[in-house]
Amino acid sequence: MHQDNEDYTNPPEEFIGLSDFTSCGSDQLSFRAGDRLLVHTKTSADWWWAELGGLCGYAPSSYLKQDVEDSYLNQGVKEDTSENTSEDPWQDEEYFGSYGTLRLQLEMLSDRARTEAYRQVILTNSAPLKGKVVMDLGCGTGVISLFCARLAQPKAVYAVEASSIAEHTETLVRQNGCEEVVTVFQGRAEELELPGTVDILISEWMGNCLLFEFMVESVLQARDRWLREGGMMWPSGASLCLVPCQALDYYTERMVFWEQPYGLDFTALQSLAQSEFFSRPRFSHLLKPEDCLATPCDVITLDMLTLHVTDLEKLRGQFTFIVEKAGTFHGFTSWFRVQFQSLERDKTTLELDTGPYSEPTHWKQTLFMLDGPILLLGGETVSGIILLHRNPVWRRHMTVTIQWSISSTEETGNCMVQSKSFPMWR
Ligand SMILES: N=C(N)NC/C=C/[C@H]1O[C@@H](n2cnc3c(N)ncnc32)[C@H](O)[C@@H]1O
Repeated sequence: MHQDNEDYTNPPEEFIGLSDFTSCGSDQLSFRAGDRLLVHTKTSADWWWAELGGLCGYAPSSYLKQDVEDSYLNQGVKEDTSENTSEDPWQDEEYFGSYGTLRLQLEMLSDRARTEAYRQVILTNSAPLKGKVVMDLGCGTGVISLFCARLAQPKAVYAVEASSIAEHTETLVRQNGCEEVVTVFQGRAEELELPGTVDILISEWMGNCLLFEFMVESVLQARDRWLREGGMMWPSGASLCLVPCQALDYYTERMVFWEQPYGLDFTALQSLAQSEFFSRPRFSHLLKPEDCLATPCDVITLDMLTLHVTDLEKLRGQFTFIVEKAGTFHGFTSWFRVQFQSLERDKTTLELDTGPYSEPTHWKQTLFMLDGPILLLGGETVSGIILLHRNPVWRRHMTVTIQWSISSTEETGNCMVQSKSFPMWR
């Protein structure tokens, strides 16, 4: 295929495929991760007319990244960014600064479902915990370490915390009579020297959409360095869950509002509203069970014993939802579940579920709004993939891309594939 009215005013730009894309329509261009495509025309925000190996077609812009090397060459400028990165790609000053405040520690401690789940893990494993060495990574006020020392008899607990809250954690350990067992180590887990290996690495590392903040990388680094062979990771597993949903309240207050505020027509602001309110995920969204349009499914599952840091760069999941009732498809909502395998064989695995059918947690859920609502009659199939692409520069950030198509029994034609990318946050 070749587009005759090729726009030659601007030379084509070279982009690199971030991940595989399979054409879902005759006018789309398939490519693989790493392919170098020539983008001739950015026909829309989401779809660009591109060429690869003599073939032309539409490629989803969210799957493409500018070849930084190439763009520098174009400008004839070759900066050595190693010296010029003024900002820390981990933003640790701001990150650990925020956790040094009581506000965040209070929010996490006040989250009863979260804190009680970890307490139950210690309580039900108190017998096998006897004589063990535990590392509590990112201990904050040390609540989990204190649970270990008070509800079981471990040999030692290494409570590791990088933020300034650690100065107070020592006092809390003493005031609760646990100084014989619990030792506080202030600093980043990656930089600390511990007395030796540990039998259990426990951590409450989960961020919004499971991975945001990417503290999970610190947990994996600590596992590889300090967890003994055959040791236990708590959580031992994690699942990212997704469901197509209604979000009428949010849609009404952020989009419908502009139709007639005080009898005036402000619809000219609706495109701005869409980019401002719907182009990024909405954290702390509380999804009502009745707004789920299908049975939720696990789209990504992590085994914390075998997961590698390199796996975190790109995570991909598939989904197929059968729409169970008529409703308005406003977006997708995600949340996570984490599992705590028992230290004793064949004992039950405990789970913390942050979904809409469980007690709300401080994470609540994360809402990904479509550009516009879609009416569903019920019986349709919503299928597609979800991609979590870690930001190659800002290491605590990622972009979530959801690609979906809706097919119904009536419609026989090939279904249009939609794709939307949500930066979280850079
Ligand atoms: N789970 C939620 N909600 N947020 C994540 C929880 C983060 C807590 O773990 C600490 N933390 C995070 N990364 C490290 C690290 N590499 N070394 C030592 N301490 C760390 C932070 O200062 C917070 O107190």
